[in-house]
Amino acid sequence: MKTTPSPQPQKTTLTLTGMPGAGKSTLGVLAAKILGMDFMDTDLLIQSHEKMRLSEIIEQKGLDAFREIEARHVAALKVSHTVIATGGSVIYSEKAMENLASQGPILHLALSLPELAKRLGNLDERGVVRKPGQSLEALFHERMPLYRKWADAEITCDGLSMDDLLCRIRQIFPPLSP
Ligand SMILES: Nc1ncnc2c1ncn2[C@@H]1O[C@H](COP(=O)(O)OP(=O)(O)OP(=O)(O)O)[C@@H](O)[C@H]1O
Ligand SMILES: O=C(O)C1=C[C@@H](O)[C@@H](O)[C@H](O)C1
Ligand SMILES: [Mg+2]
Repeated sequence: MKTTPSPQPQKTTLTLTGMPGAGKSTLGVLAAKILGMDFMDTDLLIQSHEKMRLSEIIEQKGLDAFREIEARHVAALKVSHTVIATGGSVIYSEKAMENLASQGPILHLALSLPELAKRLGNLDERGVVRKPGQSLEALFHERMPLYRKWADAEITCDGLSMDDLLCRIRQIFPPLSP
């Protein structure tokens, strides 16, 4: 029997989740800068590993294949001292989310449905993972409980500037600050 507890892996990442257009990539890189952390965008990681643009993966292989590829890459991701901007659809993969949660807190960037509709414009032009014909409203209601299930904290981003959001992040996650 062990006499000393095995060291727990340190939780040093901050993962941003949320609907497409919520601001994960834009805010993530700025948050990394003010927190003195590295930055990773899992959409870019997938593109780099697959040597294809996300839009090409979706067009050529389909949305289900994209979901599997995303789940595989994010489930295997191991980083430290990094702000991770995820793709909105990663929330469908339990394994990917477990992996992210094991490395640090998860912050859900929430946005109201009307604000999302304004930001996103035409969904067909944006490679969003959704069932054929599924409306933004239906997708929002499908995903919201999943984002909330995995989130350690949530910020509603409506009406908040990047500076406002960075202030909120510093308040919520002070131990991550350098
Ligand atoms: N707080 C904000 N106020 C106003 N516009 C914002 C804000 N945050 C992001 N945006 C704008 O919304 C758009 C989408 O942002 P971004 O690409 O960062 O979203 P995302 O969550 O990474 O989306 P995706 O899941 O598609 O990668 C960009 O044009 C960005 O400039
Ligand atoms: O929320 C989504 O369905 C997506 C968001 C993007 O970041 C990409 O990951 C992809 O276009 C799917
Ligand atoms: Mg993004």
